[in-house]
Amino acid sequence: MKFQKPSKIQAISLPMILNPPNRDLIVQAHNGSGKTTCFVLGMLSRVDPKLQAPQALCICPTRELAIQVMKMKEKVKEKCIVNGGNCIR
Ligand SMILES: Nc1ncnc2c1ncn2[C@@H]1O[C@H](COP(=O)(O)OP(=O)(O)OP(=O)(O)O)[C@@H](O)[C@H]1O
Repeated sequence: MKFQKPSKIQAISLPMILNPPNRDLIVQAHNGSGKTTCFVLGMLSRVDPKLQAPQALCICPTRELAIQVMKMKEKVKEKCIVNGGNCIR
């Protein structure tokens, strides 16, 4: 993925997403600012690869967005030592 540094929204939200106390979070930022990367990282960071069962649910308002999130999940997963999620049709 060759990211040099986090985007502004990632720098602000990732510490809250990845660290306890893991509270609910609403994030708003411009298109393409890195929001999907943030919540995909958050989801994958909490997946137990040994547990072969659904552990995260991402609800998207359109099929296109669901596909976009799925692609990002695959990209991020390649760089993480986790085995997260399958696409639910
Ligand atoms: N820190 C970063 N450095 C460089 N590129 C990044 C970084 N974070 C994300 N990207 C890239 O920027 C693009 C947009 O990222 P992402 O899909 O996470 O943004 P988004 O805010 O969710 O977009 P949208 O609002 O369109 O859904 C992707 O190609 C992603 O790989």
